[in-house]
Amino acid sequence: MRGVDGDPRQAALPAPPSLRDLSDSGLLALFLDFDGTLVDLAPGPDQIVVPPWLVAALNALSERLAGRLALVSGRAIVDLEKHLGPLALARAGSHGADCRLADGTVLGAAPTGLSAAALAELAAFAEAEGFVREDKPHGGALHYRHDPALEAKGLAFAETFAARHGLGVKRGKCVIEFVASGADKGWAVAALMAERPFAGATPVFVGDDVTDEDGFRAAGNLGGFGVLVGDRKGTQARYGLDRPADVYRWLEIE
Ligand SMILES: O=P(O)(O)OC[C@H]1O[C@H](O[C@H]2O[C@H](CO)[C@@H](O)[C@H](O)[C@H]2O)[C@H](O)[C@@H](O)[C@@H]1O
Repeated sequence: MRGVDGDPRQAALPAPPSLRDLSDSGLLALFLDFDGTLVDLAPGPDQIVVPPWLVAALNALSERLAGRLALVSGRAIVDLEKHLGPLALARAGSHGADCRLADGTVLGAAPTGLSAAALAELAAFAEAEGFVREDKPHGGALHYRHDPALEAKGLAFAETFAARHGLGVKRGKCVIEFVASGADKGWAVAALMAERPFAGATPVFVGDDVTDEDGFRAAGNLGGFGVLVGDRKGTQARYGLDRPADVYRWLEIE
């Protein structure tokens, strides 16, 4: 937990107010990142361990908030559902490019995938340079958790590759991702907040990664705030929690 004596991070962001206090002071809307926030990071995308009680707990929490809970992930929704089962929650996948209300209503334009030429070039680069490639329905990712020294080579490739194919680049933890230009988690927060049951509530975005900064900013612009999981310099989050286990405790779902 934060502030434990001897913890080098004790000067980090303070823990957020309790959910009870936040709910007592007005309507609360929760936007939750997935990897690194609701599940611990793992060596590869399919090696995460999802606690068996997590989905039921999130459904119960969403009910407690009258539906004002959304998952907002870099993963595609179909990938989230591979790990969580069919979702009856509001959700945004593919870094905000695919945004849906709990009943499945799509907000914004339907997300697009990478062109065949872009996919082929990405695959060839990954294979030649030793990246682990993640094919995604609305993008593609180069993972280098197994060899962090690959980062510089990946970034140099990303710059020209994204420009040639008109794509956006998302940085993450040991990953460089390519998505349609313009997609971000902040857009998804704003889109959901314009709809019932979110409209009029105070948004709180909880996330651990650099792409979650867009969510923190959007929550702040709409009168709420961000909660950073873990550490990062220069974050726009107002509060912090150390790890997913602390997120569970704060959400009172453990
Ligand atoms: O926005 P998120 O829900 O946090 O998703 C971001 C990316 O998460 C996944 O990659 C990250 O988690 C992996 C599993 O722990 C880890 O091996 C990898 O190093 C991390 O970058 C996922 O694979 C990506 O598609 C998501 O965009």
